[in-house]
Amino acid sequence: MTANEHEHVIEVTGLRRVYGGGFEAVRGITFSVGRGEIFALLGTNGAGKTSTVELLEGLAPPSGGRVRVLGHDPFAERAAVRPRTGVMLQEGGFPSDLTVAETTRMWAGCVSGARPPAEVLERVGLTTKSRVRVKQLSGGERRRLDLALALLGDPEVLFLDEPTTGLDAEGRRDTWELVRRLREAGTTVLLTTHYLEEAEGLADRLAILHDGEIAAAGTPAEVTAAQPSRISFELPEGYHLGDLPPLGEMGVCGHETDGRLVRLHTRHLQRAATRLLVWAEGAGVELGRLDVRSASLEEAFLGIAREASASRSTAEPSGTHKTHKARGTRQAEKKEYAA
Ligand SMILES: Nc1ncnc2c1ncn2[C@@H]1O[C@H](COP(=O)(O)OP(=O)(O)OP(=O)(O)O)[C@@H](O)[C@H]1O
Repeated sequence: MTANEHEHVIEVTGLRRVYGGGFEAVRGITFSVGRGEIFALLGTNGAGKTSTVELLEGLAPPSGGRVRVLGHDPFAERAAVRPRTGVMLQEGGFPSDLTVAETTRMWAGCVSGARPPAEVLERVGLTTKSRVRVKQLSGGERRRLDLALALLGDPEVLFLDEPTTGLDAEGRRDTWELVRRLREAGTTVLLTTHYLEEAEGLADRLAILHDGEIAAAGTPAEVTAAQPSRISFELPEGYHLGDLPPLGEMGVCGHETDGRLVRLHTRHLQRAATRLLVWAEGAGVELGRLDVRSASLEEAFLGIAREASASRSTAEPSGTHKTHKARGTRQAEKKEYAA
């Protein structure tokens, strides 16, 4: 490993964000992103992803804790950080009467050392749309234009807030391919996403936010490995759950039944599957619809969100739950900081 690979391009320590009315959207989170890594922030709606990314982008100062991007405070030292970062916001908001080429040229005029506009349009697959007005683009094409503008400054660090929302399957795959190529070229990418398969396939590491806190973090494999695997099958005619080997001895930590269908949850997949199959062989029965699988990131995500909600509701007295404030408030705030 080179020294660069150890370098933390993004460092977040005990980060907090409290909005005007006193609502704490980010509650002391800590993580770091190494150079050339793709890091995904996942979370349910309102978990605090955008609130966090905006602090990394320097759009607002943290209410507590510390953020460093490329070794600088992105809010207080904006001039040092901004030229080296690319930002793709959730809503680009460019003048809709300009064409794609005009928009890209206009934006390039604001970026020092900008790549040629035609080159970035080519990279995101928008060359054929150069003369089309922004207002005539599809939702997915607008997201690609957002991405093109974020790439104009050839950034060392790229922030992508839900980069593939609104893209069809092909557009999403193209964007993933582009993000992978950027990583190969050494770009550090922090993205938020609602698509778990996007995080699973793309991210080197990820963090799952829930109610402003990190509920789980690690590589996609580490996060899923912490969740139980699943074995499901149909009980043969004439057999009952009690006829199986004792579930505890099989390493089963939970089970559900739906008619004859049985679903076992286990953290010892090999042991549980072996005991079950040896039992079936010995009993001379066939297990219909047998399905043995490790947890997917989606199952891990749902499990983590459920656990976090349960522990939060027992820890908090009623009445302390957040009130959701309209996104419009924050969009206005975003514009104010961006200005
Ligand atoms: N300006 C604001 N004032 C008060 N509360 C706000 C403001 N902006 C956001 N919030 C609240 O902070 C919480 C986190 O919002 P945030 O947009 O960061 O979540 P998110 O994880 O990005 O959600 P989504 O997946 O829906 O985009 C939400 O409860 C939201 O209502």
